[in-house]
This record gives sequence, C-alpha cells and structure tokens, in this order.
Amino acid sequence: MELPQNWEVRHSRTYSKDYYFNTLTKESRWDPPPMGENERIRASHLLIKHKDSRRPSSWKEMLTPHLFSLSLPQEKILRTKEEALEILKRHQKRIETGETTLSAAATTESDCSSARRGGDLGHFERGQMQKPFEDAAFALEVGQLSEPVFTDSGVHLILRTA
Ligand SMILES: O=C(CCc1ccccc1)N[C@H](Cc1nc2ccccc2[nH]1)C(=O)O
Repeated sequence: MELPQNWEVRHSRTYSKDYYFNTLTKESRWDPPPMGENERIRASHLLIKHKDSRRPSSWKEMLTPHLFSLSLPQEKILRTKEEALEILKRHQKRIETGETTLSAAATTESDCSSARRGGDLGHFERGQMQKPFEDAAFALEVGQLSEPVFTDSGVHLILRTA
C-alpha cells in the first residue's frame, strides 16, 4: 500500500496486528493515514517588498527607475510595509475585477525573481516555502486568489494554479 511521506507499517506483537507509524511525528495509528491529495501544489505570486524585507532589493528597483526617469537605479527598497500593502491591495482589486491577471501584474510589478515567469513558482510541497506563504497557499482551492500574505520577504498575493 502507498503511504504518505514518513509513514511506515509496523507490527504490534501485543495485539498481533499491523499498525501505522510516522517516523517524523512519532504518531502511531491502527488505520492507514489518508494519501493527502494536497501534498504538492503549484502557485504563482506577486510580491511587493518593503524596507524591512529580508532582501530589500529587486530586479524592478534596479531597472525601472533607470528606464523611465533620470533617477539612478536605487539599491535599497525604501517603501514602508504599509505602503507595500496599499500597492498590493490595488493589484488585488484589479485582478479580482478582471481588469488584469495575476500573471500579467506579477510580470511587471512583482519584486520576486519569479516575475520573469509571470510569478510562477512551480510545484512545491509543505516544508519548502516560508510558513505563512505555505499555509496560505495550501488553504487555497485551485484557481483561487489569496488575501495579502505577509512573510519576511514582503507582502504577497498568491494564486493557486494546480
Ligand atoms: O526566493 C525567491 C525565488 C522564489 C522562486 C521560486 C521558484 C522559482 C522562481 C523563484 N525570491 C525572493 C522573494 C521571494 N520570497 C518568497 C517567499 C515565499 C514564496 C516566494 C518568494 N519569493 C527574492 O527574489 O528576493
């Protein structure tokens, strides 16, 4: 029988019957754990960084100011967390009204390097992304857009795509 990650079958001599044991959580149970269908999902996101972000710089701050104005490319992102949230909420509204798509908005507006892929992060399992991002993404139905999500990287809009 196929079991989720970290689970194995063991034999109880006391009751002379098999049981299931999770080598990671040390949980044991008589009936087999369900094969979660949500163990691996795919999502895209739009990230707006702020001055307290873990890496407060992005491809965007280096290129855009230089291209459309005479200002020098600034190294560090200076906007506040509150300003980042306001910017993200404007994108959220435009995506929710159908004026744009997350992919189109992420391509020009996201401060994550995934912007060049329309914000696509590919498939991932639990344990790979920052926890607030993971919890929000795994709570979404396929095709659903998240509310603003805060991680150490900044403020995200997440679209679950698979
Ligand atoms: O870590 C990356 C790369 C993410 C990525 C994954 C898979 C394909 C392409 C990009 N970019 C960071 C910003 C960032 N922080 C995040 C936190 C959670 C999910 C996506 C994130 N993106 C940054 O650019 O500072």
